[in-house]
Amino acid sequence: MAVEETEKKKSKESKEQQEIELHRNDLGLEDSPSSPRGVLRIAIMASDTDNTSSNYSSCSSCSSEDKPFSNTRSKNVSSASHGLPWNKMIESIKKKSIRRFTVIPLLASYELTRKNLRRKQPKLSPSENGFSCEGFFMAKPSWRNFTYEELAAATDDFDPENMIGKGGHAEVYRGVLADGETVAIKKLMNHAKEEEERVSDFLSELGIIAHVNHPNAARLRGFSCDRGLHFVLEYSPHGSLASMLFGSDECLEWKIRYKVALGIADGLSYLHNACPRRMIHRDIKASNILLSREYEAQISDFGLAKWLPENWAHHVVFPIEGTFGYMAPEYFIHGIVDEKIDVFAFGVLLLEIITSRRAVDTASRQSIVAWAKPFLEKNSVEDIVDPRLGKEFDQTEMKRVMLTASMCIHHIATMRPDMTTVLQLLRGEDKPSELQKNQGERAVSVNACDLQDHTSSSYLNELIRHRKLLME
Ligand SMILES: Nc1ncnc2c1ncn2[C@@H]1O[C@H](COP(=O)(O)OP(=O)(O)OP(=O)(O)O)[C@@H](O)[C@H]1O
Repeated sequence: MAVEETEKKKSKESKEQQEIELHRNDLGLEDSPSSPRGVLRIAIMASDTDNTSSNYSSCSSCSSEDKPFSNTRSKNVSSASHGLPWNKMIESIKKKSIRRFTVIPLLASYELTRKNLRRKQPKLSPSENGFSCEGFFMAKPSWRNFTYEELAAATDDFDPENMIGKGGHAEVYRGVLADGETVAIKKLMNHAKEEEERVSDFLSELGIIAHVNHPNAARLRGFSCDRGLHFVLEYSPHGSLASMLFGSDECLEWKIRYKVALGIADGLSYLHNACPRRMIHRDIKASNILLSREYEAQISDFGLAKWLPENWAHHVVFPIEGTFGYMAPEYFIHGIVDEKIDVFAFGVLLLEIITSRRAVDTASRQSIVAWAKPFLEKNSVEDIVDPRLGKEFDQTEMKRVMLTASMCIHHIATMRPDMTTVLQLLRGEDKPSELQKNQGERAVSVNACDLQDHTSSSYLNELIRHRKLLME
């Protein structure tokens, strides 16, 4: 009996292992150059070649030898946690991170075998300026590995005076590097998560942010694993959109608000459609939108971002992480993740931009969506607009933003426009036939939340209504 049980357990474990292996491959989590971790490895190689002075353990993660996680020549690297070898660290976190990634392959025809997946992986051959990736060229990363001493020198030993932000997972410091560049140094906090999990999250976020290359997404300058985990990011002098909308007595002028809205839409459209891999941000909110010197919006904090395989309509995740008030119903009820959850969050963000009200009102606990819906239905600008703006806004732009918001916050995912359409709506370039075509191009998400039948004609009717309201 006991032997039988052990055999059963073994076979279950081996099945589970096979499943994990399959999902790992499907998701590109194999140690391929296009996976988040793969990117990290490439970047290490690349940054190593032009950054020999930083004495990073040469291609430590690619080597079969166990090499130290942090800078080996650093005097201060001594604790066990800092000395953990890359290989062991990465191997040990793989299984864990994959287990957390609950995936439901929805398409019966989705049969990506390991073999054809491998064929799809770009073959990388390092060259002087970058990597040729079968048909496209990846520029050599401009970012590098920093020592703790460099970060400490930049921030006056992480002086609290230099702290410019604090989120749930990190403290962010302003720092000036030796070459004079001002950067933001995001120091991940030690609390809450176990080390393996923190390292896993760090590597995923690093891999993702390293892929992203768009004027409306935060730019990585480098990272450091020396005495803690750090991201070094381009500094955004105006801080976050949240601080501009809710934390300042000054009223943010409409021109900037509109520019920011367009920038976020452009950045999201890039993440969903033009990024090397289809990416869902999962935590679009005002405090994750940073503002450059010219008030260019920069989408930041890729801590929850997920790759999504091209042929999958969506996947299901657990646990459900994100920010209350911005979460689409199908996500917080069922954990369903696809582009449309970012579209919903963007709709909430548009409402915040229009009103300067928070996604959830702290006193009344009312969501901005519930509050705004009746006004959006009436197309009533004066009821909804931030009263501090007075009449200082462009009526047409305001109506476009309102109507786009109302479409983005639709409770049925398939009725929300995609980000390409959103951009067209915001710019006033919408032509129903064009929009309908765009909508049909992407796989339609399955909506497990609502059993109503939503055809493309009801979507078209929404667009027609939209146009009519704009003409009013
Ligand atoms: N590059 C930057 N330039 C200027 N300020 C920044 C920068 N990055 C972050 N900040 C500030 O630090 C705050 C916290 O950063 P961030 O959201 O990345 O931390 P987090 O712990 O990941 O947050 P969350 O609680 O959403 O997980 C931001 O809201 C912003 O005010």
